[in-house]
Amino acid sequence: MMFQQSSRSLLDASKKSSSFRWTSSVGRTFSSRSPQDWVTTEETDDPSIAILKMNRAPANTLSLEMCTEISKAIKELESNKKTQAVILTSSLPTIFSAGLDLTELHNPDKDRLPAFWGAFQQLYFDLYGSRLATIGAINGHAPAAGCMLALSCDYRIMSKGNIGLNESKLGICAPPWLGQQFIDTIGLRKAELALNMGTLFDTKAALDIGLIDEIVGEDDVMDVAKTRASQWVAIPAPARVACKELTRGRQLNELKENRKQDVDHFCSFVNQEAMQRNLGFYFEQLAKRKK
Ligand SMILES: CCCCC/C=C\CCC/C=C/CC(=O)SCCNC(=O)CCNC(=O)[C@H](O)C(C)(C)COP(=O)(O)OP(=O)(O)OC[C@H]1O[C@@H](n2cnc3c(N)ncnc32)[C@H](O)[C@@H]1OP(=O)(O)O
Repeated sequence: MMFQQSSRSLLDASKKSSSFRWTSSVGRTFSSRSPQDWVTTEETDDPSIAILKMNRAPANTLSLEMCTEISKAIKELESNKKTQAVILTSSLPTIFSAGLDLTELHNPDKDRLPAFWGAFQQLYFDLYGSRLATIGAINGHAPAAGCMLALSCDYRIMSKGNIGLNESKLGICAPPWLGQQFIDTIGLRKAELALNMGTLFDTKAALDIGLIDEIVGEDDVMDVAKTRASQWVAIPAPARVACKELTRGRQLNELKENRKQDVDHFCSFVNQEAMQRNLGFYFEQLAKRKK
């Protein structure tokens, strides 16, 4: 790992509190399969390129366990010296990732909440700072923390869906480090407008503002992703890693140094009554939308 971070205590806490099936505060029951199945890795015909697939139906939301599983998969891939690139994608038909699992935020378990945020921070460290070349094969919606997964990749191709940081629509603001990732990618003014309005961009608009690098046809996603991965792998690894350190090292270190404050800030923010009201309202809208 290039930007290895220590998070033992938080991740240990996450294991203790892991629950794989639960009913949310609005009465919906979540994922039936065990977290071990939520993330799978596959080889490709090129031994230097692997695929990491998110399989947590219905929306690949990032719960504590989901964050931990993705982090674990990245670390396992990195531990194989032959592996130089990973393609991050979703096995769901229309959703890349719907972002943070809102059941973690709404009426949260007070002990679990800090561990959850610690696991999300760790996922950012592991993906954004990976020694691997990371290709985001975004094959569906990627709002909020789903967009963070995409932004953490080195190269982003997208076939369909919407992408962006829509947190303001939930009555919240993206955490500073995620906001910074967005600003660093598309520039301050565009980010300012999009963050305030909670804009979700379709593929064309996302390409226009530089949020993604390429639009690809639905049937071509994996082929294009492999081609791009090969191009990244062709660059000598020390150069790739040094470039990543140059462009991402400062942001990663900043959060590393402020990790505890960031967890405390998040927890006190989420526990506010007004915040809980907004989340409850948003959640109800989400459920009603379908009906
Ligand atoms: C001042 C400084 C402040 C610092 C603050 C610090 C911290 C606060 C930071 C908080 C950060 C938040 C980041 C986030 O990621 S918040 C999550 C944001 N995500 C969303 O808003 C996405 C919501 N989902 C959707 O819009 C849609 O689901 C969709 C992705 C467009 C897909 O639509 P569709 O294909 O129609 O699928 P459904 O809507 O039917 O969804 C299927 C299923 O999944 C449930 N679901 C979807 N998203 C979430 C989610 N994020 N969490 C939990 N559950 C989700 C949805 O309700 C459906 O469930 P049912 O089948 O049971 O109805």
